[in-house]
Amino acid sequence: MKIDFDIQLQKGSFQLEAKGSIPSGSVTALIGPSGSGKSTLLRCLAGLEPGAKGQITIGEEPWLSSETELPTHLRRIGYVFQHAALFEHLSVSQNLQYARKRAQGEAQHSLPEIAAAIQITPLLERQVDTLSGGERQRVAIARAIASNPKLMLLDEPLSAVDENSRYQLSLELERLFQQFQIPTVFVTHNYAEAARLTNFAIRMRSGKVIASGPTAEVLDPTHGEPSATQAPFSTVDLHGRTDLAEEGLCQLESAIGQLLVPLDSIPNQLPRRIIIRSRDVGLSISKFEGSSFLNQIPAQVEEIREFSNSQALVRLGCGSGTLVALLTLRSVESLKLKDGLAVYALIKSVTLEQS
Ligand SMILES: Nc1ncnc2c1ncn2[C@@H]1O[C@H](COP(=O)(O)OP(=O)(O)OP(=O)(O)O)[C@@H](O)[C@H]1O
Repeated sequence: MKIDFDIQLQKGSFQLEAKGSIPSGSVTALIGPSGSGKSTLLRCLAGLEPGAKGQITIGEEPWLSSETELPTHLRRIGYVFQHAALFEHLSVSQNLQYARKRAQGEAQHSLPEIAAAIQITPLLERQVDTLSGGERQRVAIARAIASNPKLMLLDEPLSAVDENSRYQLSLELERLFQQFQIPTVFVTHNYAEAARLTNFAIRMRSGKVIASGPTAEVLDPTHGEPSATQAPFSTVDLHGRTDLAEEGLCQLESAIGQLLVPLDSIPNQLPRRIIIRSRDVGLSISKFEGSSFLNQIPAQVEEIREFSNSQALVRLGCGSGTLVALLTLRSVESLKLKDGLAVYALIKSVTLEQS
């Protein structure tokens, strides 16, 4: 279900002029600096900004046009905020049942199925006001799915959750996106989270969409301006695994080739993607025999871009994927790196954590 929007809204001195298109089957990251209009765009999609003009079309259905303005309760949206708004005096199960009772359309998934997917089955009889922050967010997400949404809007759902639960919850969100296949727009400040969880990204600045496309491309650190706050990294798609339990290693089949990683760094259910920080990638002109580097991946230099006055980002084509290495300018010079050169990428570690 494709989503098209072209929205104008004046809010005090802030002007939103957001135009974009989200392909069918996408989980979309909405990224951009604080105050760029991410939450405002989400509110417009939900029909919560009465001053919004322009057009929003979801599949074949116009939600906003010069003739129509579909009210929020008819838009079939599952909205999850940073701080979960739940019915405090009801149990978890009653919260889900309430959402299901008011849901439109035919239910695609049963409540026990939803509860199991987001791991709240043991919490079902608990009162909401006894739950931790991470548990509340799980319930809020389950409740949103229980309402049979055509579109999920998640406004930084993980940001109020502590670091440990955040990682765990992000793995569950990834599973949910795969299992329920509900188109989702997901606001996050965390690029690594966006890279792992989404396949499409929209970058906003000053109320406008300034870039959109597959997440790995939008977040490619060798494109656009370097981020002052987020360390550069590459996103690598995974296809399969072989556990080498005796050695405590896991062999991953990935877009850049085979990778050996510590077994305990990979969850039981294979994630779709891993993050490789650019500072964890080194380069060598020839293969190292007798080296401690387990991962030496044949690669070709595609682009060299200055990153600071002492460092450069080097984009490498490896297999069907891309890696970006962060090197000193001195190394770039001493290795005589140039576009097209064949090299080996030496990978120190891979991560699933938030950069
Ligand atoms: N009711 C309002 N009146 C005037 N300005 C508003 C109002 N609501 C929001 N704004 C302004 O609109 C701009 C966009 O806000 P919005 O919350 O959409 O940004 P954001 O990208 O989601 O930011 P953050 O990442 O900090 O959550 C901000 O400059 C904000 O101050």
